[in-house]
Amino acid sequence: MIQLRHLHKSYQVQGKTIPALTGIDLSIEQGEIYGIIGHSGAGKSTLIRCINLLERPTSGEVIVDGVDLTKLDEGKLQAKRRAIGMIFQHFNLLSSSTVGENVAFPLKLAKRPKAEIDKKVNELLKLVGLEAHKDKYPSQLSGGQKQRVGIARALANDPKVLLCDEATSALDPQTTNSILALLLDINRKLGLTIVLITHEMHVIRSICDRVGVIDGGKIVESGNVLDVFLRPQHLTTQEFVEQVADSTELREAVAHEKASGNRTIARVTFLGEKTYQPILFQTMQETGTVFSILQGTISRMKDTPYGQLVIELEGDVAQNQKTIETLRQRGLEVEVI
Ligand SMILES: Nc1ncnc2c1ncn2[C@@H]1O[C@H](COP(=O)(O)OP(=O)(O)OP(=O)(O)O)[C@@H](O)[C@H]1O
Repeated sequence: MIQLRHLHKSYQVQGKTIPALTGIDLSIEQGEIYGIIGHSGAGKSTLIRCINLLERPTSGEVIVDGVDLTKLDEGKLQAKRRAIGMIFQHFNLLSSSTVGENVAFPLKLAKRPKAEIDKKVNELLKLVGLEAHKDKYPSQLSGGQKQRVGIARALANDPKVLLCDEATSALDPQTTNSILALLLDINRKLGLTIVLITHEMHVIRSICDRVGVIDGGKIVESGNVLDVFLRPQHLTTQEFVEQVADSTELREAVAHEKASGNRTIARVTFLGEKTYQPILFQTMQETGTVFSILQGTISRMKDTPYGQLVIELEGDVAQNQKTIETLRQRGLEVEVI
């Protein structure tokens, strides 16, 4: 659905060149939720704004639904942009227009007939759960409700793609979850391709299918969310994983245990159905291995449950090695740390 090829973007400020994107190659499939995560200044906003050419890349191709947007004249680009909705961190609503008028705005710009606009506005407000708020003004709404208006407005022209520019960063955790649930619902109901940028690992873990990690204007790691976050390779990815893993305590525990003898410490990962099966305990019983748990997590990445335990095995080295092999044969991932 979206291909970014050799994308470069630099800003000129007072005669100086500031590189923001330094060679992005990315392919986003129809119907998926693709997350781009990076620290402040990594190039996230520039990247997402290049997808609808709100920012024009210095060089490279932006192909959306088979068409390279960088090659279109202004008139054709405007028409193409209607197929790309966008929502923003600070909602960007028209403060002197009602909720209904805000949602109707892109339809009026597209010169749709009044009866069609009224029908569509009602449908969209129902979709985002705001039917009862049609005549209110943005100042009378909560942050989460404002973002729902933003989403309804972005969907007005039946786009194929929805771009989300830090759409939950101004919201509290509970409201964030309700907006993420709405985005997932829309993705499933309408088959909409969603691209979002965020600096929060939680956002990626909750709803994304695939992720790209951006650092210094480059995608440094990308793939399926489970693969990238369960086996992070790049330092930046590892830092994001630490956001949700409380690794400081773990590092201290591992250092303490290693200092107190020749112990085997391993990280065991359970995926999918294996998360709920007693494979670890059965294996330990069968092999007679005594072990203790230093840290544990059971969570979900979108629809897939996973568990990660850091354990210390108290047998001798050869016995521990045999136990680890058995765990691997039974489908668990085991990494000795
Ligand atoms: N309009 C601009 N003029 C000059 N430099 C800019 C402009 N917009 C972004 N930059 C620079 O480009 C780089 C990437 O910025 P960008 O805003 O894309 O990153 P980001 O990952 O979205 O950061 P944040 O999360 O803080 O918004 C930074 O060095 C930034 O200072």
